[in-house]
Amino acid sequence: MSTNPGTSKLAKPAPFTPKKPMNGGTSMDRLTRATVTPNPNLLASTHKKYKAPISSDVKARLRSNSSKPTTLAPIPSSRPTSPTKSDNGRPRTPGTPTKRGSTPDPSLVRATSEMDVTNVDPEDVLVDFQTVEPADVSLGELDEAWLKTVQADHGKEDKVMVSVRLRPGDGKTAWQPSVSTNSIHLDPVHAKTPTSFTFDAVLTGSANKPIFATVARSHVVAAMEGFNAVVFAYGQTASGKTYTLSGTEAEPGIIPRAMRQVFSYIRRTESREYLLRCSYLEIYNEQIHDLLAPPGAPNKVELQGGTVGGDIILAPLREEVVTSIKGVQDVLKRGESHRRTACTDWNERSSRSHSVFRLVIESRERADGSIPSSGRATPSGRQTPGLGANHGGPRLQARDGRSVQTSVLSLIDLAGSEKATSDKERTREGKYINTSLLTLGTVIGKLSDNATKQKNDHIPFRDSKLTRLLQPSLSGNARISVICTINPDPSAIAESTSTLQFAQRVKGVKLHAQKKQVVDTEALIERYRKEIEDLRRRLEEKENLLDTNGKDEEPLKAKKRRMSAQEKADESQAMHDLQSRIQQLTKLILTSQTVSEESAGGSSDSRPVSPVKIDFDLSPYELQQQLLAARLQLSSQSTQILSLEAALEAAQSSRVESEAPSPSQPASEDDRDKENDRERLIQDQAKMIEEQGRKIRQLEDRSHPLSEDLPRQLEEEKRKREEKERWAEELVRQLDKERKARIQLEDERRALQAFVSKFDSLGLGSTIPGSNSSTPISSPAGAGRRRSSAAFGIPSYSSDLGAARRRRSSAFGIGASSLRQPLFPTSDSSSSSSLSSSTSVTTASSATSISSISSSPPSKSISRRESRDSLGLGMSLQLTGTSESSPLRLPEGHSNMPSLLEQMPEEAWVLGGGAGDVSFEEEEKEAESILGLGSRVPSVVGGMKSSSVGFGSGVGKKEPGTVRFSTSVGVFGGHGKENVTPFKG
Ligand SMILES: Nc1ncnc2c1ncn2[C@@H]1O[C@H](COP(=O)(O)OP(=O)(O)OP(=O)(O)O)[C@@H](O)[C@H]1O
Repeated sequence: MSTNPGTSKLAKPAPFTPKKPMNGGTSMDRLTRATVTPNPNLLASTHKKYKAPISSDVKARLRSNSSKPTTLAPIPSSRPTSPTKSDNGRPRTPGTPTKRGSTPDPSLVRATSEMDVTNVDPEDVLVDFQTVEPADVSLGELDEAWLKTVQADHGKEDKVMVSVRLRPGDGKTAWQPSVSTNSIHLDPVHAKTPTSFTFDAVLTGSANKPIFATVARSHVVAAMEGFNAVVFAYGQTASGKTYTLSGTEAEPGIIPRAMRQVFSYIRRTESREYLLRCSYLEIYNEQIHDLLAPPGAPNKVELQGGTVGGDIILAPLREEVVTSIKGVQDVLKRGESHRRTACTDWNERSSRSHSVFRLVIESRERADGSIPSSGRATPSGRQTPGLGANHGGPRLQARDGRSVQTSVLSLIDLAGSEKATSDKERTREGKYINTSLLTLGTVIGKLSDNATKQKNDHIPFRDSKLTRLLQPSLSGNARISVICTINPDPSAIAESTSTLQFAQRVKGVKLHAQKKQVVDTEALIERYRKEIEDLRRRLEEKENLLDTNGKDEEPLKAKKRRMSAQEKADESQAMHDLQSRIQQLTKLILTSQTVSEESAGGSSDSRPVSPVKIDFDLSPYELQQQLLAARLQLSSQSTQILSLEAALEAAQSSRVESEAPSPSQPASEDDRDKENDRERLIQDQAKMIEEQGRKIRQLEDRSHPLSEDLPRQLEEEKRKREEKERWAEELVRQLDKERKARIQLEDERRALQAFVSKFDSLGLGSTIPGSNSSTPISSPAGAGRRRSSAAFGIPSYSSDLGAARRRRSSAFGIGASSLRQPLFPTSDSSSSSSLSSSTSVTTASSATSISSISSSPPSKSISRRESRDSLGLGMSLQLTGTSESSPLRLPEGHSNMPSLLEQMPEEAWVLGGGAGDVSFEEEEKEAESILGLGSRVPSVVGGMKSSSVGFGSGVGKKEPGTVRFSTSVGVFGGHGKENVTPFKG
């Protein structure tokens, strides 16, 4: 196994020899940029081969450009350059060249600004086979046979190419690679169970050339042919990622080799010209830094976009045009010198950040036989859509029908996963590194899962800057190659196994890279026009063929006559198809013209901006720009539509004129039919419009009275509400009264009980039922007593039989009464002067029998809730005083009486008979009792409907001081509505 001098130092922590000086100050100070010092290791072999392809006068112009704005229309950067912003000095647009860093090395600034893409005209810095220096290429690497095979693979559905590179160890190695089977397995000495992995390639040794050939060569070619390509190195710290990507002077890594191959490819591709732009950035502690920013200048880069299907935008990110290997060397040298590296417990020059070297490749067909068109300014100042990262300078333009192909080659050196170190700052960095690598692992895992299980689960790209940056590529639109580096040391088995497991997951990710091309709209329009012309010609021919009336030569006439009906039908179908195609192409022309006009008007993209697709990651300024562009597009389209309509109208009228039958030639039946159809259509339309108008008018009419009626309705509602409130107040008052009455009733009951006890003690109890007897008394009906002072006893209190109105009323005797019709007594309908021998039925009453044998005080009728059905049994005697005859009449002064009556039980009956009564309060002037006599006489008793059948009734007008009595016994029942009788009886 070959060894490398570098490997020996891995045995124990090496002395501090950082990739860039980090001595002194705080850790952060130590991480600030060092002055650029040439790194002899970097591409030294190619230094001397540099020969600038730019002519001296162009150079002079470029130099003057660095102090004054370019002649090109400034291209809006992704964000407006604010002079007040802290990032002043950032080289972003040609308009801001003076705002460079505080005190940068002048030579360095000149060197960096000269090829900054914002300061050059793309047409001046194109590279083609003629400008590539032979010394910059190694043509042998690109043999035709190999190229053909890799080219055939491009654009196909693909998987990530995964290779493993086992770093040479210092004698001890835990892993056994098998290059022939592309597998690697853990030495059984260290493995409890057999552990083996297979990949696309398993590589060993220190030579970087075979590594490049296996891992990256085809991906570079893919990038040159318009596909995005990504190569990244993944592995634990000190496993050889940087060695693989950057390499050494003696063993250049993938980046320098890839760049050399880019020029080799250009050299062998005579048909195209290229614009190459480089950028170099690093992600350090979850912050993106521009490695090409001049010293002293702000270097923070914001990442935007990257949503589904969208490109990412890195801004402000410096992009430098490269025209030779020397240019690439300069860029790499500067970038490398700015990378954050430090000595750790495992690697004396450990990368503390993920670094990304990006090459944007734009190319188009060369104009016939021309050399790069130096000095030509872009006429419209239009930009070709880049890959999102291309914000900051002019782009290569599609011109003369030559479309522009754009792709990005990203070469990524990830920081290595590591354990906590003895240094606090390194540990902090390590945490960021590990977290972002973990996210990368999760993202890869989910992508692979989605691909194998055909799911569409959410991918957490946004969880780290690294995954966000890689989102477009990992989402599939790139050809990806991953090289996983392994430290063979037995002490690193766990980390190596984890790396190999990551490699296995990556293998599951599916890719479908697509080419990105921007076409020249003018060329496209021209092509469409030509096609339309051709179609029109063919259409005319077919029309002629079908026209039998034309002045044709005899053979043609004969041919037309011979055509069968089927042939004629086919021909008209073909004509119809041709017409459709012409219409379609006209539409396309319209769209293309809109696009090109818009672009000429300064839009930043040569494609129409879709107002529907809004990337909310864009800054408000960018969104505003898009909105503006969309508006422009809309207004332009409206103009187009208007002019098209005008043209159509003109065409139709001229056609109508030409089709109009001449007076000499009567219209054919067909024409007449068509005419009729048209008229019918117009009439239908007119009818429809009229109908709609009528409907609208109706709606308007309907809404009008509604709105007028509204105040009245509101008034009515208000009135009802007030009435309800009054009603509720009345209810409260009644309830209060009821409560008081109940208390009084209770007192009376107690008095009565006392009286009965006394009655019993006098030996009279045997003549009447016991006070606690549950048996109702069935005594002869009509036992009403006038001014009687005798009590018949207290029947059972059978509330379980349907307690209803606890009104002091009762009946006795046997009889029946019913009430079915709505009650409404007629005033003065009947009167009786006697209460004796009467049956009085009040509304269904429980057999609450409360007797009073005193003539005073007047009893009260208590209103309360009525149950729906009730049945009562009992007897009571009530003597409340003298009854006065009075004509029947309705109580007055009760405005709500009718509605109250409506709520009364519909039926009340009594089985039995007796004297009924209603007791009135002293102050109740108008209330009265209406009792039936021997017939179904509707009564209003204390606000309750009833009828009675019995032997008599007492009717009287309530006068102040008048009292009544009642006695009754029997079975009571009733049913009706739930009832409230807030009515004083
Ligand atoms: N294949 C190899 N052949 C010879 N030397 C190697 C090889 N791989 C790595 N090395 C050496 O091992 C050391 C560590 O390598 P390198 O810096 O590339 O590791 P790394 O994975 O980039 O580490 P970190 O993640 O810490 O940056 C270097 O000195 C390098 O020269």
